[in-house]
Amino acid sequence: MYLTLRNVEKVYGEGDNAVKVLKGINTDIEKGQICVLLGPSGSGKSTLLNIIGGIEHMDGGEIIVNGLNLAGSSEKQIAGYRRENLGFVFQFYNLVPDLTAKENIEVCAYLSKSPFNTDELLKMLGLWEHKDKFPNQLSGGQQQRCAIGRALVKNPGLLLCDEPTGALDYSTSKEILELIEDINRRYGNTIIIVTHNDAIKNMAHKVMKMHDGKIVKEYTNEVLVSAKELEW
Ligand SMILES: Nc1ncnc2c1ncn2[C@@H]1O[C@H](COP(=O)(O)OP(=O)(O)OP(=O)(O)O)[C@@H](O)[C@H]1O
Repeated sequence: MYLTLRNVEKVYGEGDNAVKVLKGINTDIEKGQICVLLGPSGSGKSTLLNIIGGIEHMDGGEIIVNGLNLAGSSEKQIAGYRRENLGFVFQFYNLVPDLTAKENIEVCAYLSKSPFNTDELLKMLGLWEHKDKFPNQLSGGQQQRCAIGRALVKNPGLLLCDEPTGALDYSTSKEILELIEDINRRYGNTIIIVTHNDAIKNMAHKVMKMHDGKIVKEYTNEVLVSAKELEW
């Protein structure tokens, strides 16, 4: 199993103000799966993604990623895990404004022992003609492609996407989903997508629904709908 979560708990605040936002999360995700995490606002999706991504600490339980137990790891090991195994894509792209599209991707390539070729990646992302533009000269969809390129250039085993289409219109959202699907087919990365868009569940190998800090439903899809065919 690529990713195993056992009784993962998270509490924000202390004493009388303590609120448990993850109440014992258990699941297993296989290598190469696209997994979609759905659930109402405040149910704990981003918190769970950030804990899997080593951005936040858990307060109980275990997460084992590709053999590494995050709960038992030092800060240095977690930093190495983030650097080498993890790509993060956010709703609002988070590109560096003073760097071009190409440079935004290149800075992350330096972090990896075996990065993809940046020029080839720019072509695959459909950004070749835009490679020398700065983020404010790119459309939302182009910025998200660039952010995906930045996350992907390290060739990460695990790609975590928090509302990757949340700021995009319908057709651009579909393009980005097609890109994510293509990446998964080409490179076999395990991908977790947090979304409010229920339709995305149909392109995922595995679907998890959260409610009030718990996974209330999970299943695997026998038949997938391609991103191109999704409708909402
Ligand atoms: N840093 C924090 N300090 C205190 N409470 C927090 C913090 N971050 C999140 N929370 C709370 O934890 C709960 C879960 O938040 P989280 O962002 O994980 O939910 P979500 O399902 O991703 O929501 P959304 O779909 O709106 O992004 C919410 O009640 C939120 O207010």
